[in-house]
Amino acid sequence: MLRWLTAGESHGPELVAILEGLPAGVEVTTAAIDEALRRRRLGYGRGARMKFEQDEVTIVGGVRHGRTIGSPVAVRIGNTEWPKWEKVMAADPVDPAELEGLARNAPRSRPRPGHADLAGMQKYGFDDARPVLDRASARETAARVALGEVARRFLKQALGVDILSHVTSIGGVESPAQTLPGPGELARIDADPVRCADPEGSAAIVERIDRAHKEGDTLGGVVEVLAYHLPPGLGSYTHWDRRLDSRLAAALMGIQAIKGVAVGDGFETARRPGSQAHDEIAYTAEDGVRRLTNRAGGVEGGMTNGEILRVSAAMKPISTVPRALATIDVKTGEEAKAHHERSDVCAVPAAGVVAEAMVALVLADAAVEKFGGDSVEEVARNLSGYLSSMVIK
Ligand SMILES: Cc1cc2nc3c(=O)[nH]c(=O)nc-3n(C[C@H](O)[C@H](O)[C@H](O)COP(=O)(O)O)c2cc1C
Ligand SMILES: C=C(O[C@@H]1CC(C(=O)O)=C[C@@H](OP(=O)(O)O)[C@H]1O)C(=O)O
Repeated sequence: MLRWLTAGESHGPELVAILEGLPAGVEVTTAAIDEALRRRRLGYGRGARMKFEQDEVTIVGGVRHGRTIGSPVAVRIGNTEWPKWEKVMAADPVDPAELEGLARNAPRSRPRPGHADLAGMQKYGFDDARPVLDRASARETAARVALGEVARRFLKQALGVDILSHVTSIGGVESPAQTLPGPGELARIDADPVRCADPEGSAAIVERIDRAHKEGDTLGGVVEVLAYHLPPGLGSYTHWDRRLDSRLAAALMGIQAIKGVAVGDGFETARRPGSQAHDEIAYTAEDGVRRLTNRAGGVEGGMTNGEILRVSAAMKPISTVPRALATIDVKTGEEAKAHHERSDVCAVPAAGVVAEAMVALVLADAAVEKFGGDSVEEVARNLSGYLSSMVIK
């Protein structure tokens, strides 16, 4: 079993992340995690903070000379903005005189509709949204992407799995992509300003983001994650919480602002008759057992079926809307406009990179569960034994 945890606030000194249960021998370096975090900062429509803040990665446990050693992998990601927030977010008490007149410390009393502000203040008994929004913020996804990169490397080295994501729509403008991108196309997708698989559609999406920006509005959209070269049999039908689709949905829903998850054709499948909803099975001596289509997205009965895994996640529009939405001031109960200083107009391309990380973590967990093993070599050996002893293949 793999376990992962993150801690840290958006304007705190750093984020910390721990991944426990990973076999030894996974090749991973600080530079590799840096590169994963660079990808998370990509995408047209992100706000000012992405430009001036850096991610400072330190691996503090579980890796020696570029390889995991079987102990928990621990990563710290420094927030370079910390000096500006040191007093506001200090762990230890601060002399009230030092906080007096500090604009950054002004209580956030006008909760933003759609963000965690109001329900978080009610739940934890705060009269200021600061402690809520600072942890609810998607800054935390940097920690998950760091761990996801370690999981992705394990999957590639032990099982030969490739994972990528692409944006399929933003603000209702669809990417025209008709065919799935191939496993080697990640760099090409990353080079697109909105991370679309078909660059033909990007200009219209960029235009849509520009219009939202001009109108003081924000946008959401949909991303699709694909995982190639998975063996059949990860996950299980035997219990609800062993089902791979259930685990993937929970992990993707756990990303800030994700409001829908589809496996394969998802909701579209519900509109079709059974004759056009499923993937007929065929056999050839060359390819062995195959599905003629992949509407199910590579999962049947809560298990991978050997086809490409295909899951999508729908992100709602950013809730810090510049054209501020109506709210109340919790100090007075009076009508007010919600807080807005800066925010992303659209973070869908970045959400795709986060979604890849979550899929990688879930698949790595399922692979460790299925194949066991304390080193990458042992997992690979167990996989190879499983594949060669399969009766139907
Ligand atoms: C990559 C990424 C970037 C985000 N950037 C912002 C942002 O700049 N402003 C904002 O209000 N929400 C942003 N969000 C969404 C909020 O974090 C999210 O809406 C909030 O935590 C409330 O959670 P919920 O939407 O899941 O209910 C972002 C989400 C992601 C995944
Ligand atoms: C910092 C990141 O994303 C942040 C996520 C976020 C939110 O409310 O989720 C709000 C913004 O932060 P701020 O309000 O400080 O400008 C984003 O910049 C990041 O992704 O690294």
